[in-house]
Amino acid sequence: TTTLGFMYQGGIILAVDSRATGGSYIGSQGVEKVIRINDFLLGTMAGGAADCVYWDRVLAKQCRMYELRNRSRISVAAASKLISNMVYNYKGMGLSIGMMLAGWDKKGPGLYYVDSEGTRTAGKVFSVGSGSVFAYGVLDSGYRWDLKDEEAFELGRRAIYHATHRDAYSGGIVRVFQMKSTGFVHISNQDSKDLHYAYAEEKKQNK
Ligand SMILES: C#CCCCC(=O)N[C@@H](Cc1ccccc1)C(=O)N[C@@H](CC(C)C)B(O)O
Repeated sequence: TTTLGFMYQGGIILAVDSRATGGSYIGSQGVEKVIRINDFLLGTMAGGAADCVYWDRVLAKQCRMYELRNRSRISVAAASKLISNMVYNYKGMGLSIGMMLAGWDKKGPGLYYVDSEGTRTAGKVFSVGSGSVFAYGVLDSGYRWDLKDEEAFELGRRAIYHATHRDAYSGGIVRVFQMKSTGFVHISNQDSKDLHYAYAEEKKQNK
């Protein structure tokens, strides 16, 4: 898996691949690794597929229960602390989860990294998963706070594409989402194979 998230002047970009593997066996090329918790909260998945899918559902339920009890949406910080504390109870028992929570609450945009080792940290740029080393190479060299929307979408796309090219455990579809004050927008789904030939063509045109 390769997932990334970054904050910029236009909001927050999340970009992910869609491959599931078991050793060298490819179990799926169509996994949804960005899950909708609500219109103002998205979570990403990396690590154990079952662990991620199960605990993301538990988080979504808890966030909904919070809304019903408090008549207001949960903050990004609180949602990230819920999942962090829940998985921390299982520390050392073999859970494998590396996730990002991206959202917009009354404090504005929020981006958190949470994992099953107990790390929970807010930040502006993250990449999580076996292909994150490749994604960081593209992401860190192209990242600026004042990227325009189209440039931000393309940076996320290009970083995930390069990871799917080099990392055997990443591939399939490159999915891009944007989180804004008005909620999330699904920007694009593109097969990494199509991106490969599109980028190769770009090189020929020396764009
Ligand atoms: C094949 C198959 C079923 C999925 C098995 C399965 O959890 N694969 C994991 C890799 C892994 C992890 C821990 C133990 C073993 C195998 C996987 O593909 N994780 C991707 C994300 C999830 C959400 C799809 B990515 O992190 O690579």
